[in-house]
Amino acid sequence: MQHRKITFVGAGNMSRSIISGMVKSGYPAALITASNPSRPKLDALQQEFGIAVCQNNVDAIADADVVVLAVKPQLMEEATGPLQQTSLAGKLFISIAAGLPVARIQNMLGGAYPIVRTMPNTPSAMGLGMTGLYADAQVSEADRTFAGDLLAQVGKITWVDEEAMLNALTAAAGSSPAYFFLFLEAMQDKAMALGFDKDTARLLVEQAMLGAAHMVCHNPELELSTLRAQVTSKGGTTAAAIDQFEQQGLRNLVGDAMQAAVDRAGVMSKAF
Ligand SMILES: NC(=O)C1=CN([C@@H]2O[C@H](COP(=O)(O)OP(=O)(O)OC[C@H]3O[C@@H](n4cnc5c(N)ncnc54)[C@H](O)[C@@H]3O)[C@@H](O)[C@H]2O)C=CC1
Ligand SMILES: O=C(O)[C@@H]1CCC=N1
Repeated sequence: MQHRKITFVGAGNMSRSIISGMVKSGYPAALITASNPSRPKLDALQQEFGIAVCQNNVDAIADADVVVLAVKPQLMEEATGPLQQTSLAGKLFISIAAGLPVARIQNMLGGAYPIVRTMPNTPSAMGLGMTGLYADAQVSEADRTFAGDLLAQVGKITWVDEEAMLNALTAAAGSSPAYFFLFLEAMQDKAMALGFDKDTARLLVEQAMLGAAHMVCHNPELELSTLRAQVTSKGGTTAAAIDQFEQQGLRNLVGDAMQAAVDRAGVMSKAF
């Protein structure tokens, strides 16, 4: 991919994930800067990846071609307002913040600068991320390509044509690692209640999940329901468990939970 001078405003979990993927893929560390108000995360990033760090956002972005906005949505206004002290013309902005529309971020930046809005997820740290991207017509093809290539360093990407679809994508991919973790927590708890020690219970559920995930990924021609059917012997143990899930409304519950995530993104887009 093309190499540009890039600054991450906010050096938290997601920035760390993306920076790690970039450096591992050969992006020159000398072109990467991270900015954060406090030192510890910066020191760790500097030591681990050899990138430049800075505690002042304005200084950190002054020379950057690309600025990744990676603070919590409720802190975005506070983080972006002062950036207007330096010239923002010619810079590409990439937002990873949940909920915040492009127009709102442009408003915070004080100008209609090109912004690619994205929604990554934490498995990016493992190179297994899933990121959605959206850009309006004012973002150049070269900038779109750069943003896509950047997030492709840490996993798979998909573009959405309508900005609202990024909130839907957040429910399906941005937030969803947490759904799987919750499901595994519940399974680990029950395995322990059935008599396994904590570590064994975790091993059982994590290896089953990993194997299941591989089966899904390596059999794209098979519907998910077919993979499920292959486990589910008629009148057997799996059928008994699946009956419980269906009777107790797992599908509706999952739908309601995802809708809650979409709705929350909508609220956040207006609140911050
Ligand atoms: N954690 C997740 O699974 C995902 C998070 N996101 C989005 O990524 C963004 C960052 O989330 P995380 O990395 O999880 O949060 P985080 O809390 O780990 O990182 C945010 C960082 O911003 C720093 N910060 C606070 N105020 C700042 C300022 N004025 N200037 C510069 N840095 C400042 C904080 O000290 C912190 O290190 C959020 O907008 C979130 O919506 C997007 C996809 C997934
Ligand atoms: O919970 C959140 O708001 C962020 C966005 C997706 C994952 N974490």
